[in-house]
Amino acid sequence: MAAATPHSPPPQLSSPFLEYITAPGGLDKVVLRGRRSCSVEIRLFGGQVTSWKNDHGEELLFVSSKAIKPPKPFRGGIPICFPQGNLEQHGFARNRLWAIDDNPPPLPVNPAIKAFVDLILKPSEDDLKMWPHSFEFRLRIALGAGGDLSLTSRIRNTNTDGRPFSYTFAYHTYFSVSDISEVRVEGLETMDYLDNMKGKERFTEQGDAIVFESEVDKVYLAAPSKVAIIDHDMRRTFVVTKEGLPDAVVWNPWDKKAKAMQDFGDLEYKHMLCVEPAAVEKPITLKPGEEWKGRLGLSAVPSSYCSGQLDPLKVLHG
Ligand SMILES: O=P(O)(O)OC[C@H]1O[C@@H](O)[C@H](O)[C@@H](O)[C@@H]1O
Repeated sequence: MAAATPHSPPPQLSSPFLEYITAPGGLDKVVLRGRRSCSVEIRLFGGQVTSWKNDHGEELLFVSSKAIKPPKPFRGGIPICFPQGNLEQHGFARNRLWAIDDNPPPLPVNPAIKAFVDLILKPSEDDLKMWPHSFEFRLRIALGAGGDLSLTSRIRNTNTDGRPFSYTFAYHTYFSVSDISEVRVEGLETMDYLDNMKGKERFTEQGDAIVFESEVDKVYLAAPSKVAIIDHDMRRTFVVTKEGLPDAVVWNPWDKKAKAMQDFGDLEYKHMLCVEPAAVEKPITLKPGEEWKGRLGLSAVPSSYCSGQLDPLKVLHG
């Protein structure tokens, strides 16, 4: 079956692990269901994960109470930032309608993963006027048996005029945290970063772990493949893994910027943190026919977490 277009009727997703929910105004969504109350919700608008719940049904991602409906990008969850460059902030993929990809090219899967969905985005005529490159962007979103979430992006250059293209990319992940002042990020200490608040000047991080006392907007360069977000009050640690994405953006707008953002509550900065696996410093270049792959893995584990121990299996099993 060919990939559904945005105007085709809802696809019949025949699996007890998947549900397709139709809603007006570009708000159709797919729900992935795992064991007990684990679930993931994905909006076709933006190809955006808007909810990820653990087996107690607790929400793990932040979504603003002031998030605006399409065609505006949606504040929270996991917006996909592509293709960035001299375009609208964070690129246009996050405010386009994606389609279900009924026939994705094979992707190695863990047989234990039953709940997944494949989405696809291709540029429209208008997109091509703005960014004159033909591409196929395939996104697989999977909910693992233990409640972990993974997003795999495959971007292919389908230009027929022989031209390469370059882009930057980010999984703009909004984590829900109890209180930003009590949160620590481990794995980025001693890393070099570009400070977006200081004209992208380069610095080296000092100290044992990253804590938050004011606005932060940094791009950590050549960041490790595993980063932990430790939420003391929730007794929860998020473990973020990344492949094919050298950098990691860390962002919290803090109070002043929060007030200036129309789609964000004045005090919501206290309950969110963005840690965004990304390719920012060096754009990715694809020749026609070439494909790039970038993967994000998320797990939420109880904070019997020991400092410096970034292996989630060790965290879970001692
Ligand atoms: O408001 P937007 O476009 O979603 O961006 C939010 C933030 O996203 C972060 O990734 C950027 O580093 C910040 O500079 C930016 O302010």
